[in-house]
Amino acid sequence: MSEMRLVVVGAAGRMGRALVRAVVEAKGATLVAAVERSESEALGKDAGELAGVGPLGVVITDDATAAFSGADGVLDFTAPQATIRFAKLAAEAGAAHIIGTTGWSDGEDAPLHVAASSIPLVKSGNMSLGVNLLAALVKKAAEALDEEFDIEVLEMHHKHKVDAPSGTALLLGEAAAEGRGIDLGERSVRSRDGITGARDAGDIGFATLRGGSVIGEHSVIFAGEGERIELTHRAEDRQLFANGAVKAALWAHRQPPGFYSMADVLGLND
Ligand SMILES: NC(=O)C1=CN([C@@H]2O[C@H](COP(=O)(O)OP(=O)(O)OC[C@H]3O[C@@H](n4cnc5c(N)ncnc54)[C@H](OP(=O)(O)O)[C@@H]3O)[C@@H](O)[C@H]2O)C=CC1
Ligand SMILES: O=C(O)C1=N[C@H](C(=O)O)C[C@H](O)C1
Repeated sequence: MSEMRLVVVGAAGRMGRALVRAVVEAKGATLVAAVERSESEALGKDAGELAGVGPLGVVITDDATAAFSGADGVLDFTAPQATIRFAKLAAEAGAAHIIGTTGWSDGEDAPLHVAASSIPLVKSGNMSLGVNLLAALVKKAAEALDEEFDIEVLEMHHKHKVDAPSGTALLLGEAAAEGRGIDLGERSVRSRDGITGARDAGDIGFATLRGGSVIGEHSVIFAGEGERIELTHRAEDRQLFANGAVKAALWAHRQPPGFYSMADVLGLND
């Protein structure tokens, strides 16, 4: 089978550069285009040089339509409104769309479901094996423990991150809510300040820390009377998210159109 032809959008970003490196290192994939927005200082630069892997002959462009034409897949870790536009273009080009973008508001991702009726689309707040396995463990723990155990999700990321709670924190919160058989939207407490009153049993709380260069750390805490269980994941290198995204692309290349998660890619839903 010929190599999967991949495009990286947001190619000059932290994850964009990691994605370029991951494609270069992957067996079965090749980088055919790299996209940034029209105002970007990276336009015209070689994507490989920017990513620190030497020249690849792939010049960063702002013409996503031309970049997607003839491509098999698009790797997208950008921002919600950009991702919605890229999903439409990927569907028009018949390319699989792999989405790591976070910071979605409720219902904002509806256009992605439209795109997924004609292409394979994989979306996850975290593309690492470890976090997706952690989510399965959190679901199991929440199934086993009743409301006597308060569930809190704690996360820390680098100072440049613009959205909170992180996509991963929400993914873990969803896993806990599913395990407990409740609707996260109805029971989540996203922040606390001032005289909040005592904690309601059954709520799922979120706490956000930002600072320095932390790649991504998440803990789900089950706090009971006299005992506490803490399930934690620490990412030490953002390359692991990029490698996960390339793995998802190669998997999606073999799938029919549909909306998939990283748990589908990793076989954790089987
Ligand atoms: N699911 C996962 O496993 C992971 C998800 N993420 C998520 O990925 C996203 C990106 O993170 P990160 O790389 O740190 O952020 P960066 O800000 O470093 O990168 C985002 C890139 O996307 C570009 N971009 C934004 N809008 C457009 C557009 N319309 N067209 C082309 N390019 C565009 C930005 O350009 P500009 O700077 O000009 O705005 C920037 O280069 C975030 O949502 C983050 O939470 C991150 C790590 C892992
Ligand atoms: O912005 C980041 O850096 C990360 N974002 C993702 C998230 O919002 O959970 C995944 C990872 O933790 C890094």
